[in-house]
Amino acid sequence: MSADHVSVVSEARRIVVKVGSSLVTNEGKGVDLAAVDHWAGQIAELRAQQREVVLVSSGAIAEGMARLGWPRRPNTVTELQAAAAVGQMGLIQAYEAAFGRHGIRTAQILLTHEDLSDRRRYLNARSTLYTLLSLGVVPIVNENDTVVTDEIRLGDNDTLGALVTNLIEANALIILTDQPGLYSADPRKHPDATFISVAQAGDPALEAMAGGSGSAIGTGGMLTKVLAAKRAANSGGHTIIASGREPKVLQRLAQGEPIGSELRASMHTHSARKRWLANHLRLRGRITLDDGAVKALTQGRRSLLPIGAIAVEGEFERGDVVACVDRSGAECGRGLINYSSGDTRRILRQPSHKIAEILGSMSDQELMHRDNMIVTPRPEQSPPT
Ligand SMILES: Nc1ncnc2c1ncn2[C@@H]1O[C@H](COP(=O)(O)OP(=O)(O)O)[C@@H](O)[C@H]1O
Ligand SMILES: N[C@@H](CCC(=O)OP(=O)(O)O)C(=O)O
Repeated sequence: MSADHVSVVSEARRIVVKVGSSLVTNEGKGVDLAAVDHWAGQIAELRAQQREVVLVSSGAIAEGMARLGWPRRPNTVTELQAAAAVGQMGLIQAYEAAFGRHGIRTAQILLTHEDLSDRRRYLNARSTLYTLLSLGVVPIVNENDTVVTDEIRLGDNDTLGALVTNLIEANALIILTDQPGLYSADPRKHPDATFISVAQAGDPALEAMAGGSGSAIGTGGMLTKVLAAKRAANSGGHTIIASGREPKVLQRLAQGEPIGSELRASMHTHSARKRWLANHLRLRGRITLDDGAVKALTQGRRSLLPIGAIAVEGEFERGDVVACVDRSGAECGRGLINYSSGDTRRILRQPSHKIAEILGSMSDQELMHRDNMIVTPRPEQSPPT
């Protein structure tokens, strides 16, 4: 590991992992059970580190083609949809069996572009995903290929991975593919292309490097991955494009090892949101913190956990801006609250692992995540006399 570069994944609490068709189906020869097993093992380890993982998996069409004995990708939409319907069964069976061996439940989530553009369905999908994550389930997401029409289909799962990253505000999107990462040009055609290890997501130069569609099995190529990184960055998510064949790639990334190409989200989203928080004139409520929590927030720049909260004033909903005050009533921070005032009252002074038991489900371990809050400048403390 180079001393000056630690993978952004080491800090990521919520991660979307996308595996492409060319990987999942072993160059189109049906689901690669050994590979699926390998990822399930790695994701189980990430879960054991209290990281939440959503898996976006391609492969339904390729697995369907293998099951139906079709050597080439069909051209008509109805044949593609039929192949996806057949293949999705195999895909989900493989994941359920593989995760089951690690004692982890999986859930199938099939989404369309329409689901994510309609506000109500979007919010529903988000709540379902949060609930599944709080239950320790690994959601396996794919596009609902059998119902989408040509005009509205996303077509590639890189875009879907980025939309899911935005939806659940994941900190990182890890796109696993059949190449070690992004090169200055398609390495299949340009063996002398240079490797890009770190770049800024959204840099237009990356789009020029990525060129068109990739392998015969996959659909997107690198361009959709580069565009996915740009989209993921809108909600502050960093993207890593890496080889799914790299041993223990997910754990090593989580340990900070820089593998693959890292396309970083700029801090703009972050500071824009923080600016917005600072400019908020009407706060919906306030939470009184004990001394330890005040210190953790103001000096340690930590998230606010329910255990450090001792009182609640006002009526608010999840997502409202709420003030954090010390015992004297002085504001020490403010941010987006993860629980309604009613739920917050029920989990005051409680350790986070009790949230699910008390409320019936847990969307977040924190009352307020440090990424969603600002610390209020406080007057300098005068030295003891
Ligand atoms: N600049 C580039 N760097 C790396 N790979 C590239 C680049 N441009 C195009 N590609 C192609 O993109 C392919 C990966 O895309 P794709 O086949 O769609 O994979 P997946 O199924 O994992 O989404 C690579 O095999 C490679 O041939
Ligand atoms: N929904 C499709 C995935 C589309 C696809 O091939 O995506 P990608 O792996 O990004 O090239 C399937 O399951 O076959």
